[in-house]
Amino acid sequence: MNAFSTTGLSKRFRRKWALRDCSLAIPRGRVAALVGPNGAGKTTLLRLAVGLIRPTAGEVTAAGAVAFLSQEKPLYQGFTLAETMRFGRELNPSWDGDLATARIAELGLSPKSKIGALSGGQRAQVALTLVLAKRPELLVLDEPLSNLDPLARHEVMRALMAAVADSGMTVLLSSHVVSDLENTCDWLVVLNRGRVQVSGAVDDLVDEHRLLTGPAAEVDAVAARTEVVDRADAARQSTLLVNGDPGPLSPQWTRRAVGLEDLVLAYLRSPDAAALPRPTLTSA
Ligand SMILES: Nc1ncnc2c1ncn2[C@@H]1O[C@H](COP(=O)(O)OP(=O)(O)OP(=O)(O)O)[C@@H](O)[C@H]1O
Repeated sequence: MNAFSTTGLSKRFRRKWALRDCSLAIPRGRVAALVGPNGAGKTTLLRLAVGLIRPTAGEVTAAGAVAFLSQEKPLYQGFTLAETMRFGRELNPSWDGDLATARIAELGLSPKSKIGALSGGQRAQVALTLVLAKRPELLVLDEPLSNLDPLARHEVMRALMAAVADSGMTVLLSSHVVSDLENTCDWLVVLNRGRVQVSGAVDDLVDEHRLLTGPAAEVDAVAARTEVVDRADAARQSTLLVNGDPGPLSPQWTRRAVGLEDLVLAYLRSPDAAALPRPTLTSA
């Protein structure tokens, strides 16, 4: 069952297409990372996902209640934490006050603290508490880790993972810090120039791709046997990041498994390459 899907989703701002023909599906319970260079269309896709803007063409479907945390993390600096939580409760019929209270206590914050007196990391945690207490089935976050130090980023990701484990909700979050997404996100969507380049389960993508390094003299023959996503040629040695199995290689070649960061960088460097879900994944 998919928590979120788009079909042919496109958005044009005046004469510029911010998103083109985007079709993807994220199964329920996944923590999906949305990555792509500046201007790729990530914020546009997230705003379409939560209904803040309307598509120029195509459709978005989200199963159940959706909560959104925007890049700006809107919080009133002059409010205390208690006032912030009361405000959340009044605006949200499905507000889970126990969850909010427990999270604020866990963070070691006093309900009397003013938002303006909190650190960036603490404010991010408070903003996250506000959206988690809405008990959404789909939580959409636009760069929740930006402007946070490594420890605070780790803490935010840990809080998100704990919330997913407790509730079974689906998360879609954009980030530029791919290393923070390793070991936490289990679904990857790469957007580039307004188009979906990759959408799939991280485990499958990691299994399907590999890094091959070997003599430059043999690289064309190897490259011809599989789908090359990215290629780096030095005088004597070449490295290929491939999607698929090239079969047996001569002993001078080495094969290495790819990490999430290798994979993302390879696709970002090659905007025309694509690894899109097979029909079985889309209907999973
Ligand atoms: N309201 C708008 N009016 C006009 N153009 C827009 C608007 N919003 C986005 N765009 C354009 O659409 C394209 C995609 O922008 P978007 O903000 O979705 O990218 P992004 O991937 O989130 O970028 P970043 O990583 O820098 O946040 C950009 O070229 C941007 O200038």
